Amino acid sequence: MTTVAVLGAGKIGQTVLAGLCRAGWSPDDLIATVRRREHGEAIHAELGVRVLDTAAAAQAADIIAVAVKPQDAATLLESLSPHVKDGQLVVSLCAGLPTAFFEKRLPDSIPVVRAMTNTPALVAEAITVLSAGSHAGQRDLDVAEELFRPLGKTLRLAEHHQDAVTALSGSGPAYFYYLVESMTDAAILLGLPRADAHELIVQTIVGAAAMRRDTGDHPVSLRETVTSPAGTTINAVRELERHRVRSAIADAVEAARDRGRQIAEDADLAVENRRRRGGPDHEPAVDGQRHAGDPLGLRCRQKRHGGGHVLGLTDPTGRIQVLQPLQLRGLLGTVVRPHPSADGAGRDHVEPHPPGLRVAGAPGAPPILDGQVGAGADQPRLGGRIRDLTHGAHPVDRRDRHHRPAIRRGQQPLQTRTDTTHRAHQGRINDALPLVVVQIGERQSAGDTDVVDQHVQPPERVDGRRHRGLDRGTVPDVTRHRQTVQLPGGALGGLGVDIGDHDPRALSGQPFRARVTDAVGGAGEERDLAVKPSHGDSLSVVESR
Ligand SMILES: NC(=O)C1=CN([C@@H]2O[C@H](COP(=O)(O)OP(=O)(O)OC[C@H]3O[C@@H](n4cnc5c(N)ncnc54)[C@H](OP(=O)(O)O)[C@@H]3O)[C@@H](O)[C@H]2O)C=CC1
Ligand SMILES: O=C(O)[C@@H]1CCC=N1
Repeated sequence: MTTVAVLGAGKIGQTVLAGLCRAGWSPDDLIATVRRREHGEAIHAELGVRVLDTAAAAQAADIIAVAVKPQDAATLLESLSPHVKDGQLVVSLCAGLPTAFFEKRLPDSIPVVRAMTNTPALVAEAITVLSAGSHAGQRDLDVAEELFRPLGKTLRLAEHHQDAVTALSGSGPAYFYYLVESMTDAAILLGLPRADAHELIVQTIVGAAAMRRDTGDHPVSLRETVTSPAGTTINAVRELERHRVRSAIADAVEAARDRGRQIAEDADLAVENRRRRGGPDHEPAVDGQRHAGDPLGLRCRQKRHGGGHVLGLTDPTGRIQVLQPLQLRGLLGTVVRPHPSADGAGRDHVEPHPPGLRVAGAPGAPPILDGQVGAGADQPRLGGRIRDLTHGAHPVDRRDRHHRPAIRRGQQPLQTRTDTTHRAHQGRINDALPLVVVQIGERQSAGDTDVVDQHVQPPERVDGRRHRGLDRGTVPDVTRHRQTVQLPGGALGGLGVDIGDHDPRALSGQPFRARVTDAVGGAGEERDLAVKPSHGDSLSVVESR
């Protein structure tokens, strides 16, 4: 019999173990590892599986499933690697981390399969998507499939789909629970007893899912069957459209997908930071606030456009390293990007274009940083000297639009347009003017169909009161941007990177985009999702001298 060790038996690891036990696996063939002793005792008491340390678990197992948080994976692999031997299979359940991350840290030729499962594994209703790493073959996928099949369905997909899969089915159960919660609240509002409401909702969701699965009918057709002319359902649907629920779902799933990508970048960066520090193998806790007396505090702000521009010396993950005692309160950044035309011809194609970056001081003053980078490079680098950072506020916002000549893609002309957004922020510096090298990366993101003309939202004037208000408001993306940075001499500094949405409508809960949802094209597997690829920018200060 195959022996499986789940390294990091937390929520999903324990769910997998419990699901296997329920499916008839003997607890003798299952091993768990955890960090905390009492957690291990609880798992043993509940499931009867062995709880061992990493080395013993690795030695005893045929399949080693890694289910720690992505940020703990490098540390775990360090202690795991010496004990992995030929003939074993490593299965990663970690969101975001590519198989290459594991391969790099394991002995050569150890096969790695990336698996994204979900919590319904507990009741044999999971969907697990499997992707082979570069040393894994069909046989390894077969072995992994055997492990997950008792937990529900399995599917094999190329690894580049895994972040999307994670956003859809890995995180997916949470979306449906959110819907159940919301419908329960609605039922309470209508005066139904909670227990009855719960039964109605759960059975409706199960019934609807079974209809979709068993009839194979398109969701639009299934919905139309429920939607009587001048009836009740159409009134509800109209409200859902009015509140742009379809668009909110697209944004939510996209945000989850993006987070998966960031996790991989963050994991690599964390390892690199540890290596450079030569310090302990875990990140020290940071309170997220600027430490008293810390010479470094950095607040950059990012405006999220629909596939538009990111401003400020930060990237969407907040990965920032400034090796000078530098204090900024944001900068004026101008990022120039080509966008494919709205005619659909450039759907998945963006011509390489030399991006430019300009970090300006006060209006009319010489630029702080100015440069162009060469075309075609993956991670073009741009260097420039910060020449001037004037004190005080420079509230200037404007947007320019330039139509660029058509670019040929095969025989097909591609009209590209470049949006240039200017956003003024306060700049303040309390030490020598550093040379900052900025790295510009690109990432694909999705914007609403036909919203090219809205990519650049009318910018808001930078005004301290509003920003303080936004900081307190329910703006997403704020809390995850808390990091440590390395200061010269190996010291660690607290860095509070506060990324918020500058759009004043966020405060009043108004939707970000002005366009109504396209109700005609219902999303479904036979149709294209009502989004199109466009460019996002990724901007990070990576070095300074
Ligand atoms: N939750 C979900 O629905 C899904 C999660 N995933 C992925 O699974 C992974 C775990 O997520 P989740 O279960 O939610 O997180 P949890 O925090 O619940 O589980 C992680 C577990 O790893 C343990 N751990 C950390 N480091 C070590 C180590 N060095 N040795 C042994 N055990 C260790 C922790 O132990 P302790 O508690 O003792 O600190 C904890 O129990 C993530 O990578 C996530 O992306 C994938 C699909 C779905
Ligand atoms: O939220 C997460 O990161 C994990 C991955 C998929 C589901 N839960």
